[in-house]
Amino acid sequence: MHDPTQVRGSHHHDHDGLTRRPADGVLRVGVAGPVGSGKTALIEALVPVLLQRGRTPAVITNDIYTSEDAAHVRRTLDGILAADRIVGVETGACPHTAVRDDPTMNQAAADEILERHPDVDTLLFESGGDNLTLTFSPALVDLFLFVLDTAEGDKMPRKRGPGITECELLVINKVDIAQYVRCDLARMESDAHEVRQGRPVVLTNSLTGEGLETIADFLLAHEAAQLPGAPAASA
Ligand SMILES: Nc1nc2c(ncn2[C@@H]2O[C@H](COP(=O)(O)OP(=O)(O)OP(=O)(O)O)[C@@H](O)[C@H]2O)c(=O)[nH]1
Repeated sequence: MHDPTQVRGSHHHDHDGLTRRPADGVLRVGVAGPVGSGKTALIEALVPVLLQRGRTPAVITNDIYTSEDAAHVRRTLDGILAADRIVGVETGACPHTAVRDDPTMNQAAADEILERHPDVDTLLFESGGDNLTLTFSPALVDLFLFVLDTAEGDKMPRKRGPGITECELLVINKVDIAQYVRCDLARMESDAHEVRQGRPVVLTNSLTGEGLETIADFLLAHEAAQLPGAPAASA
C-alpha cells in the first residue's frame, strides 16, 4: 500500500538541478550539515517558533537508508505538528544527489505535502548528514542553512567547503557543550565570519531554543526580500 509519509528512491534524472524553480509563495529552506551536528534538533526547535510567528510549516527529511529522522521529528513534535506534515525521503544513495544533482524525489515529496495541505507556506528540507561539500539545488530551495556544531572542533569553519561558504546562514550549534569539548567558541565564530566574508553566522543551542528566533527572523527577512517589489539585495 502506498504510504503517503514515505517517498522512495527513483532513478529518474531530469538534470535540472541548477534551474531555479518559479516562485509559488511557499518558502523552501534547506538544512544541511555533517552527521550529528543537530539538523533534526534544529528543525524540531524551529517549527514551534515558526508556528508562533503564524507560519504553517511542513518538514521533509532525507535519510540514506531509513526514515529515522522523520520518525524523530514526529515524536518530538507530537501535538505540535501533525504527523502527515512530516515526510521522510529515503534517498538510498549519496545525499548530494537527492538535494542537489537530481532533487526529483524531494520535489515529489513537496508536491505531495502541498497537495494534501495547501495551507503550508514553509517547507523545511533536512538533508542526509554528510561532509562539508553538500549544497542544495536552487531548483529545490530558496536558501539553505549549514549546521556545524562545537563538538566537531573549532577548526571546522577553517576547513571551508562549499556548504560552509555558500549557505545563506551558517549555524554553529551545541554552544552549550563547547566548554566540555575544548572548543574555543569565540575563535570558531570569528573564523566562520572570516571564511564567509561577512555573510551571516548564528550560534544556537537547539535543545533550549537559543538562537532559533534569530534563524526565524533571518528566514522571514530573506523571504520578504525576494518578494516582487522588494528592494534589490545589496550583495
Ligand atoms: N548539547 C546539545 N546537544 C544537541 C544540540 N543539538 C542537537 N544535539 C544532540 O546531538 C545529537 C545529534 O542531533 P541530531 O539533531 O540528531 O543531528 P543530525 O544532524 O540531525 O544528525 P543526522 O541526521 O544523523 O546527520 C542528538 O543527541 C541531539 O540531542 C545542542 O544544541 N546542544
